[in-house]
Amino acid sequence: MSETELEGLSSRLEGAASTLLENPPGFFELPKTADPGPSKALAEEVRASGATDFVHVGIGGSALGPIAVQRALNHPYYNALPDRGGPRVHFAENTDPATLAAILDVADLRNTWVNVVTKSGSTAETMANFLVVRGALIEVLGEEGYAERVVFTTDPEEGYLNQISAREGMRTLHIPPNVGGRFSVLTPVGLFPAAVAGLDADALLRGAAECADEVREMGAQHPAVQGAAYHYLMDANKGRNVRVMMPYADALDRLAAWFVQLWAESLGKDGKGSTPHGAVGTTDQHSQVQLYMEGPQDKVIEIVEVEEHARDLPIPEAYADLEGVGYLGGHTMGELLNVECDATRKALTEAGRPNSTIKLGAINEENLGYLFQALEVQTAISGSLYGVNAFDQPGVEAGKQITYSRMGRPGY
Ligand SMILES: O=P(O)(O)OC[C@H]1O[C@H](O)[C@H](O)[C@@H](O)[C@@H]1O
Repeated sequence: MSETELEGLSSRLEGAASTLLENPPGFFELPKTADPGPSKALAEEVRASGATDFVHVGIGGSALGPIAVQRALNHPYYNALPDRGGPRVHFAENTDPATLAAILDVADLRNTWVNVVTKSGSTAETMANFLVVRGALIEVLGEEGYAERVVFTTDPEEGYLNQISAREGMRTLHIPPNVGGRFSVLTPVGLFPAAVAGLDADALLRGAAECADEVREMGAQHPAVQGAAYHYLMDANKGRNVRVMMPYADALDRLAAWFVQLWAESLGKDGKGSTPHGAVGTTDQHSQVQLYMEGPQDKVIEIVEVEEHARDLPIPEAYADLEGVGYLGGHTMGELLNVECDATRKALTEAGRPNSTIKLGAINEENLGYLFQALEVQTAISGSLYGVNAFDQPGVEAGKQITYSRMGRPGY
């Protein structure tokens, strides 16, 4: 890109940042305006009821955010926080009978709450999962009793869940109409399940609000905004149209999955947009780094590094005589993870493979909230740089129409 073109991009970036701040999209103001009260109050009712299981029903933006939060901060196997109480959290996302059947295998339906999350109020997968879980709950709690264990998270007025709750009395949490599904993790979509699990919903919002304040102060100089220009340049100018997000923490693998929807669905329009891809370190050093190091020069690797791991384990001393084993003794697992993170970064750099790093001091609600907001800002700014509307998704409708027709929905 010539000097002139670079200057042009710089002024476009300034313009995009000004537009975002002058006409902020719904997600941007959310952390400052959101009231987590209803989510927290209902979550307290769930926890006080002695619930053993909480089934979250939703897909796309109505699931990936909540899953990312739970995976990052909840216990990966108990699905609950033994030291904070609360029910095990399950996710019925895909319309895969094996997954839902497995949830129904383990959930104690007498003490189960269900949260049905859909912004449109009509997504086929979500409604199908809801109808199956509803049937199972009615078998145990009866037609009269089941509705009090079901919470709907949906548009304040539109959609079928509002019609059903008007008939059967389910409690309803509202997704602000001006916040798109893939930008909704800090609405009740993510806050209610977080609070049910004993996580700090206020801290999630606090972190996001800090990010919004810093973007207001720094404008185009904020790292999230600068990152939009970096990734745009790498795509438009260097042909690097695959963006790999590689957290060096298993707990962040679903954050990458959340980001994949955010980036793909916001920018993949009019033949534009780069392809996001989730990976995990160190695991994918043994799976994909060969491609990153010696494959096509079409990728940018973005490492997410965690400086302090919530839990660490010492590596015991053993086999001192075996040089390829004994050297590990005395170190810790977290130390090895971060050494390998740095080693990968150095190897990529020395091989001329562009890479960037997002550093998290620790995985906690505040840092996660900040990161959600920063990536949402970066995506919105990137929409301006690509010249696409980052907030719609017209491309998903064709498949839905065919599904509705094949499933016999009237009018399709
Ligand atoms: O929240 P819902 O209305 O059920 O939508 C769930 C998802 O499906 C839609 O088709 C879009 O692809 C996503 O942007 C959305 O998050």
